[in-house]
Amino acid sequence: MTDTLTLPSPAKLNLFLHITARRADGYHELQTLFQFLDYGDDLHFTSVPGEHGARLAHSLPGVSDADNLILKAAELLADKASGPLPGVVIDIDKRLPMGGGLGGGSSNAATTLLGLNRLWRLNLNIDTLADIGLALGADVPVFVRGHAAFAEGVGEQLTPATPPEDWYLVLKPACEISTREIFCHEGLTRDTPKIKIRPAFEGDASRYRNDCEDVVRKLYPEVNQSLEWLSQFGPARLTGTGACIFGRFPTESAARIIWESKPSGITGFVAKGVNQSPLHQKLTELK
Ligand SMILES: C[C@@](CO)(OP(=O)(O)O)[C@H](O)COP(=O)(O)OP(=O)(O)OC[C@H]1O[C@@H](n2ccc(N)nc2=O)[C@H](O)[C@@H]1O
Ligand SMILES: Nc1ncnc2c1ncn2[C@@H]1O[C@H](COP(=O)(O)OP(=O)(O)O)[C@@H](O)[C@H]1O
Repeated sequence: MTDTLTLPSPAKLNLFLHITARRADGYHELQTLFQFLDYGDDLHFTSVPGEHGARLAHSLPGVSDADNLILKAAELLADKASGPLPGVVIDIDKRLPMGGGLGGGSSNAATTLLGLNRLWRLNLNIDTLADIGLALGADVPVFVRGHAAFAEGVGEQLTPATPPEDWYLVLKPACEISTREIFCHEGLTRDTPKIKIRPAFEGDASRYRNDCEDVVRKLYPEVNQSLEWLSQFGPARLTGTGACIFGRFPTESAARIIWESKPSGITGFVAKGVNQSPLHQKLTELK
């Protein structure tokens, strides 16, 4: 009999995103508030007797296996082990749009680190896994740690936060946005004054902004139109560098009513904001 472990790989939202400085190496200092959604991809880890190490069940469209963050995470983890590792094939149910600002690739990497750490019985602690994750991307550590967080630096300095667990309508305008293009743009706001963080951020994040939004709206009319449409019903924001946008609602039914009336040609979903990652909820249940 083959063993399969299925683990969630949730989306994140940047409830706000301030750019406070540009570093000498070109990277930007951020202040952002991450919250997870109870919606995302699923990763299936199936043991393969007679094989060693991890492989993918299938490739993702437009991503070479060598660039796939799932395999990159598996390779970095394998470097920490001594001796041959049991064979595992990793299959993915991809629901999150790629390059949408929902952190799907980073979340896949984190789910792989936690999933293989368990299957390979490596017993690496969360700090070590978060360090490995940071080498793969600035958004990976928050998914490894699994608690909503206020982030500083390039996103790796995390302070746990407890924003309200509201419902969100997330829309994906029909365009692809490169993170690099937005951070390189000369019109980007890069000098937002730092705000004081509190250990438990319970304030209303919609008082704050996403500094990437003005540039993205100018470059991508699809995002501009979607934000104008969603703003009729309450505060609407870009997540990360886009292209996804979100509106906040007190109940699922309030979000679904607006979802039903969305303009044609836009995809998206309704999901609940959660302060504990669904990945960590599942791992706790399995213990
Ligand atoms: C903006 C955020 C906010 O959560 O999310 P996404 O929109 O990607 O989800 C992240 O900080 C994205 O981090 P990450 O996804 O690791 O970015 P990368 O692919 O490494 O960065 C692509 C390029 O963006 C620029 N970049 C990225 C992050 C940063 N803090 N400053 C930068 O200047 C750099 O030019 C880099 O080469
Ligand atoms: N497993 C993966 N899932 C999604 N994207 C991946 C994956 N591995 C590598 N990538 C690359 O990472 C890029 C960013 O993807 P993603 O994390 O989903 O978006 P974002 O950083 O905008 O939130 C994709 O465009 C893709 O080229």
